[in-house]
Amino acid sequence: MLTKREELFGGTPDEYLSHKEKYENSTRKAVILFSLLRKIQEENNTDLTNYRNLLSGVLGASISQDGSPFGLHYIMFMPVFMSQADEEQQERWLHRALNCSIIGSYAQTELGHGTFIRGLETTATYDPSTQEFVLHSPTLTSYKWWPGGLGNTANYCIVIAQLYSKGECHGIHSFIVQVRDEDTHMPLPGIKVGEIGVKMGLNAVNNGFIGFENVRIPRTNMLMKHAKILEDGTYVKSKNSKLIYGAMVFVRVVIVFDSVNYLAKAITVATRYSAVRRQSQLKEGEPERQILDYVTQQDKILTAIAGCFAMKMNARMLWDTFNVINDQLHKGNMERLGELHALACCLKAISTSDSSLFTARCRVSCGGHGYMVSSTLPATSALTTASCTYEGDNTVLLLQTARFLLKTWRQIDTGPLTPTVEYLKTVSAPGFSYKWENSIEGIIRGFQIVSMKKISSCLNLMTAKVMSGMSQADAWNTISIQLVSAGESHCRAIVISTFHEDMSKAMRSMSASLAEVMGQLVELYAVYWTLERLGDLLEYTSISGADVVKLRSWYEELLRKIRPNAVGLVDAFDIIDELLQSTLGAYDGRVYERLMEEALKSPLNAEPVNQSFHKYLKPFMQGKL
Ligand SMILES: CCCCC/C=C/C(=O)SCCNC(=O)CCNC(=O)[C@H](O)C(C)(C)COP(=O)(O)OP(=O)(O)OC[C@H]1O[C@@H](n2cnc3c(N)ncnc32)[C@H](O)[C@@H]1OP(=O)(O)O
Ligand SMILES: Cc1cc2nc3c(=O)[nH]c(=O)nc-3n(C[C@H](O)[C@H](O)[C@H](O)COP(=O)(O)OP(=O)(O)OC[C@H]3O[C@@H](n4cnc5c(N)ncnc54)[C@H](O)[C@@H]3O)c2cc1C
Repeated sequence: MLTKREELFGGTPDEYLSHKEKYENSTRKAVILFSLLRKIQEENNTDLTNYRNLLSGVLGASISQDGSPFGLHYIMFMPVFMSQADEEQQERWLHRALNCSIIGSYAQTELGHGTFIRGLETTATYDPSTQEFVLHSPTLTSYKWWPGGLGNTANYCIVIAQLYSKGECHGIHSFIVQVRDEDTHMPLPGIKVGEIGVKMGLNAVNNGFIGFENVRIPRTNMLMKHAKILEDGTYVKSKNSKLIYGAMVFVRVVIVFDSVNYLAKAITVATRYSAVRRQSQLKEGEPERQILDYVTQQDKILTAIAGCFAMKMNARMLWDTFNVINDQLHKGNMERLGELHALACCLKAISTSDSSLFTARCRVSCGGHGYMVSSTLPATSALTTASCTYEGDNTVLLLQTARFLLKTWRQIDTGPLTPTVEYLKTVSAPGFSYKWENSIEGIIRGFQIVSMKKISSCLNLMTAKVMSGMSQADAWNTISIQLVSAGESHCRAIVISTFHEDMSKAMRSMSASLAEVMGQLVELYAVYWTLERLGDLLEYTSISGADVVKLRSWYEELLRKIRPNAVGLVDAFDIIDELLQSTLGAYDGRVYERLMEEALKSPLNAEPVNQSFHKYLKPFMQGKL
């Protein structure tokens, strides 16, 4: 009898399964894991914080490196339902979604549109004579494309469609739609649904497509917590049209936590392997050194560790900010929605792009063995690069942050600013003076000044271009590279200052030795990004060449100090071998034995001579083909 753990993590490695077998195996595992989750929910009545933890990448990545066919049910279907459905609708469906008696997906993106959601083509036209909506996909490009779990798993989904009533279009709204028969799982009439095919990664997520041929759903299937359609077709506007976007903010918050979890996996593998792997002699005649002793290796890995801790603290800050503002939104106070959206956008963008960058570095830092699927690094790399796209392409999200920053800058003298942007007032105040200093505080100030000056410069450029006769839209597009850069600088200033402030608070309750290591991580993160962004700092601050020389020495000294604690730092992530799923990162360090054990699982090693020899090779080598 297999234990739950053996059932979850045993069996043929996914990499040797077909696309279809991989999905079926992931569904088998998901059922085991989500049965356990369902029990937790029933016992603990999972609150939003627990809920978010369940969603984190550990859940997604733990079932298989390729994600889970149930992921979207938890990550989007439920949160969107909780934020967009009215009480009656929640009464009708939410408990069924919570106990997984229905499995949902979230269908917003179409073949022809992902970013520009106001351009979505799927229509929901209200028919007052039957009090129904008619869902229709008018073109091939209107087919929903990408929704996780939609291919073969979900029997319901939330569909985002352009709402028409009394001949008028009211823009995009959310509808719950039954996709498959609850008993037979057959697609319902008028519905064409399927799976989109093999992807770069996440091949167990079961991303699907769906098209509607005049499918009728009851009026009450429109999620009506905000906007409504009355029985006669009268449209009742939402208090704020942006509330329909709310779920995307929540998921972006979850994704910041995800990016931390994915990066933690990658650096655990790379750090442990770098401690086991010995290669080359530093000095003639000496034994080969651990590759972690090479400073170039430390440059790749220790900065990733610092980045992981930094983003973890920022994920918690974002979560706390989300909860504060979400409570205000529930009370009808929309004042900080724009700030939350901008913060979620830039932190999602920066956390996922950093995670993708550092994960790729971890892969390369493990040499050839890092290219083995059994190392888990290729799959983690494929996961992190996907996160730069889903839930909003990073470039587009940084432009959203820039849009908020320019709006904020225009109003800089009209009153107090909200917390995440109040530094703009400080560093632009008359009489404020700043001389670069090589310290954490000096670096934070420097990044804040860079951000402020980039925002100011963008606004001046926009104004000048519009004054010269260029349209607002063309001016925006022309300087959009600088706008993205302003959004990134603003975010980096927030990440460094949050890391420093929150870690300083946490260090007060640490032992002196632990606090010293944590302080070194904060310094390493700040000095690393200072060296990475020297161009900006030289343009906008008084940093000098001499300062840079000292910064480089400071950086190398920090690598030397942190090196002895590298393995301890990643062990602290406490990712068990079954979740790590890595021949290079297993806790016992038996790298070579595990590489060989995994290799022997290849079906090509089942027999000494493969049939292709007799069918192809031998006749070819004998000149008979
Ligand atoms: C854990 C892994 C799970 C993976 C599952 C993946 C799921 C998905 O990928 S679901 C699909 C996700 N898709 C997106 O994220 C689409 C990204 N595109 C957008 O969000 C929007 O199209 C846009 C923001 C890029 C542009 O929308 P548009 O309406 O054209 O916006 P404007 O730039 O004109 O601004 C309008 C106005 O609305 C505010 N706003 C926009 N988005 C939000 C939001 N999410 N929350 C709050 N407010 C939002 C924006 O700030 C503007 O406000 P003002 O400046 O005050 O006018
Ligand atoms: C693994 C994965 C899972 C997904 N799961 C789901 C899901 O469950 N449900 C769902 O609805 N969707 C899902 N998506 C779709 C995802 O949300 C979209 O891919 C994403 O929103 C980007 O849209 P797009 O693919 O159309 O790219 P596009 O918007 O076409 O972007 C392509 C390029 O154009 C640029 N661009 C686009 N607009 C602008 C602009 N205004 N200014 C400047 N540059 C611009 C972008 O920066 C990018 O470089 C998933 C995607 C992936 C990869």
